Amino acid sequence: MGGIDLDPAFVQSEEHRPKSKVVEASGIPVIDLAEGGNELVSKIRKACEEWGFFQVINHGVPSELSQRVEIEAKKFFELSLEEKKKVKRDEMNASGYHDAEHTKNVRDWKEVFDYFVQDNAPIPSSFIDPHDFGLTTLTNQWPQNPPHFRETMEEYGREVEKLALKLLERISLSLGLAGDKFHGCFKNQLSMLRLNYYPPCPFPDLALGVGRHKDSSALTVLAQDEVGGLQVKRKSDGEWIPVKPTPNALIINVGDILQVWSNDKYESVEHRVVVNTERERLSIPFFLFPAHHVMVKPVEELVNDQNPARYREYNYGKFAATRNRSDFKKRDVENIQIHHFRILD
Ligand SMILES: O=C(O)CCC(=O)C(=O)O
Ligand SMILES: [Fe+2]
Repeated sequence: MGGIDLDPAFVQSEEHRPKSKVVEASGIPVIDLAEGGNELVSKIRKACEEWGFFQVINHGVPSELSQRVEIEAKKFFELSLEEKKKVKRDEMNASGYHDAEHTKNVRDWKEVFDYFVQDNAPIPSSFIDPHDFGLTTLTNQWPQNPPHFRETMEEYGREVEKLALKLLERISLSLGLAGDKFHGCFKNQLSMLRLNYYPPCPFPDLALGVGRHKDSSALTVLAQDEVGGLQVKRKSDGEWIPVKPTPNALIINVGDILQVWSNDKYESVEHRVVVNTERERLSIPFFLFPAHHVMVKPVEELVNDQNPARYREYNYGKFAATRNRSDFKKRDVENIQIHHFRILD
């Protein structure tokens, strides 16, 4: 990457380039999970409605573990490109290393390593034919180096999964649903962790670390280091608001699946990552995804004559497989999105 000129694949169209003047705003709530009870559920409801984003503290993921994850991740990205490409992701295996991620068909200024929390979970073998229900299993690709990389990432995955399910329970309660409403969707879950590595960028006003997007997850649990760069599109006025790095906090955001389940009561909010000329940055999202067979649709308890279902159901496995393919290349068509399943009034 880099050089004197920026490869046009990275250049954002004018309207999507970051402004040099950043809006200084507070307001993205920080929620203490130690609080528990109804009070906590109300705070989560308010945060989901107003922002679709919040930070949590006292979340139970040991900070000592997060530090080890950061160290191992940095060691991995410091390896030579040749070494990293030994675990290269491709159109068939969505796990591993990738250095040419595209968001909305513009290349992101970053490298990633993806792995699934549940190794060997079943996934559809066919990406295209809706009538082909053949299955295959996904297998994580692990590098030989650094030596403790795999065990550290697996341990972190287990811890964050626990937190994500606990949060989903609170979120279900906040929607007036049973706490265990969605539990059945996560046996053989396709949840995924991503290590995002953003090298310093000589053109931070033209390129983005990740272009504006919404997460296709039910919810996302994101760890970021102290550098900063994540921006959230504020629902009230569409301004891009930075999410201030907060020591030992994790960032939670509502994803597309929760938007559909809640029939738009909670919305998946657009976010993006700006880069800088000086400092590398690391972030680690955990995307909570259901099992491949789950049909995603508005839950019955939240639908009635006055408030009819706003989405047709879709099969999560097929959706994921289609999405994975289009992350690779610049394509003329838009990536598959939940709005393709929206029922128009
Ligand atoms: O790096 C970040 O802070 C966020 C990354 C992100 O939004 C994503 O990977 O979906
Ligand atoms: Fe994201």
